[in-house]
Order: sequence, then structure tokens, then C-alpha cells
Amino acid sequence: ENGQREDSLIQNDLSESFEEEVRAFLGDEEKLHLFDDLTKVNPVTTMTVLKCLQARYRANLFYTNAGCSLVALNPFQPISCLYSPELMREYHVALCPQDLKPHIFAVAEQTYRNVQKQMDPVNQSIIVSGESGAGKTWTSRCLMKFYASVAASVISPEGNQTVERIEKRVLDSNPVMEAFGNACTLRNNNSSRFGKYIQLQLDRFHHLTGASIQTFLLEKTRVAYQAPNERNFHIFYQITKGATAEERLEWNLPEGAEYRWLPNSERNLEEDSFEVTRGAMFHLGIDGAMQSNIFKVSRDT
Ligand SMILES: Nc1ncnc2c1ncn2[C@@H]1O[C@H](COP(=O)(O)OP(=O)(O)OP(=O)(O)O)[C@@H](O)[C@H]1O
Repeated sequence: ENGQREDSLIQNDLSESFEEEVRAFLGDEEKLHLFDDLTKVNPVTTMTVLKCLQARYRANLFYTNAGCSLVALNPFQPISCLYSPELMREYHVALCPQDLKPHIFAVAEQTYRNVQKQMDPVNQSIIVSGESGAGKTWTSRCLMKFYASVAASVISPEGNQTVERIEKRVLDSNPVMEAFGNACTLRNNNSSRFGKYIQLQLDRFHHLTGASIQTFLLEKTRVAYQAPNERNFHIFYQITKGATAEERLEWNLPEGAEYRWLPNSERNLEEDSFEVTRGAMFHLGIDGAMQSNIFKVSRDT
């Protein structure tokens, strides 16, 4: 019995001193935003980690390392300079990108270097995860832009042209995938309703030579049923809003007609641009005739 009492006294002492440490850590409010790596937070509790991230968010610091992972907070507004070509270059030419401020470009550059430094090429993967609206689509776009920029060939003007085309095509896959696979939900106006595995292919000079995308778990039921205040896939709104008079006739889409399966179409979103989708489809090699066939199918299904 005595032993038990001693144990519980020690336990109480420990928990009191732990709480004291937590209080002391959180008391130094001015310093919380300086923790750019969550592994340096001590003591580690949900509260101390979240308070640090909150303090960084307030100080407009949206990226924080957590060992070899990166935590990205969504600023929900454009932050000028955070994604500029100059900054991309800064991370690309840095002696040690991990010594610069935490950023998605540091992860991108480190991964690129990991591919380069191997005697035999070794594949690298970046996993982008988070809840709906966390910024996964944004982050994968940033990564693709980064590689399209730094893995560009500079060998010959002719070579340049080919690679430029490939880079543009890699980036143009985004608006097309998003038109057909994204929809406005309660949490995110441009929510991906599918998962994707993007593979970027490099040649032995580490230049981008192509990309492939596999999609999975597309939320097909959304075509027939949308939760209140949500919408169907963007492409349907794009077609009904953006078709030319001729296409309307061909596709049987009278101007101003209302469709039960296209709720909340009075909302005009940035994502409703048919022009952007078509332009990207052209760049991907989908010509006008094939596009027309696709949009007819979209209407018929
Ligand atoms: N770093 C950022 N800077 C500015 N805006 C951002 C950033 N990250 C995300 N956003 C914005 O936040 C919104 C949600 O981001 P995003 O669509 O990338 O989320 P998601 O994780 O892909 O969501 P879902 O799982 O629903 O597809 C978008 O409008 C996007 O433009």
C-alpha cells in the first residue's frame, strides 16, 4: 500500500511539473511562431503544437517542418511572393534548400536532388494528404509548376520547344482533370471528388519528358445526386453556360434552360470557365471534333 501511495505521489509530481513546463512554454507567446520545425517543440502536446501553428499562421508563416514532413496551412487568400518564379529559383539554386524557410519548394527541390544524386535512378514519391479544403490540389499544382520550371531542358532551341510543350501539357492536365472531377461542395468550391496518382517522368538528364495520371474513387454518384447547396461536376455548368449558339443546337441545350441535375447553377464560379477547359484540352491534343464527341457524351449520360 505504501509503495502504491509513493507511486501515485511521484506520478502527481511528474504531471504537475509537466503541466508547469507546458504553461512555461505557452507563456512565451512572442516566441511561439519561431518554431519552424515541430520536432523542436518541447513539451510535445496537441496544445503546444497547435499553439505554435496558430502563432505562425498569425505571422503569415504558412509552412512548418515536422521532421521530414511539411505541414501546410491554408491561407485561403493569395499570398503575393510566396509562389513567385524568383522564390522557386531561390530554392532550386540553394546550397541546402532545407536550411531555407520551410516551403513546398524545399520539399520539391530535395526530392529532385534525391533523384539526381543516385548512381542508379531511384523513384521518389511525395504524398499530399489532408482533409477536404486543406490545400492538396493547390499543393500538387505547386509541385507540378515547380518541376515544369526546374526540370526544363536547356539543350537546344529545338529541344527546348519540345520540352516546353511537354511542360505546358503537364500543367494543362490540371484544368481538364478539375473540370471533369471537381465540384463545388460545402467545404470547398473546387473540391476534387477523386484521388489521383500523378507520375512525372524524367530522362537521364533529369528533364521532364512526360506525365501520367491515374485516378481512383471518382464520386460518380454526384452526377445523379447532389447534397443540398452542393453542385454537380464543373464540366456540366461549363458546357451549359459556355457553349456557342451552334453547339447549343447540336447538343440540344437551349439558352437559359434549367436542369434539375444542375443545382445552384445561378452561382457563377471561377471554375465555370469552358474556355479554360477547352484551351487545355487543345494543348493536350484533344482536337475540336473529339471535344465535341466528349461533350455530346456528357449530355447523353
Ligand atoms: N497555399 C495557398 N494559398 C492560397 N490559397 C490556397 C492555398 N492552399 C489552398 N488554397 C485555396 O483553398 C481552397 C481549397 O484548397 P484545395 O482545393 O487545394 O483543397 P483540397 O485539399 O484539394 O480539397 P479537396 O479534398 O476538397 O479537393 C482553394 O480555393 C485554394 O485555392
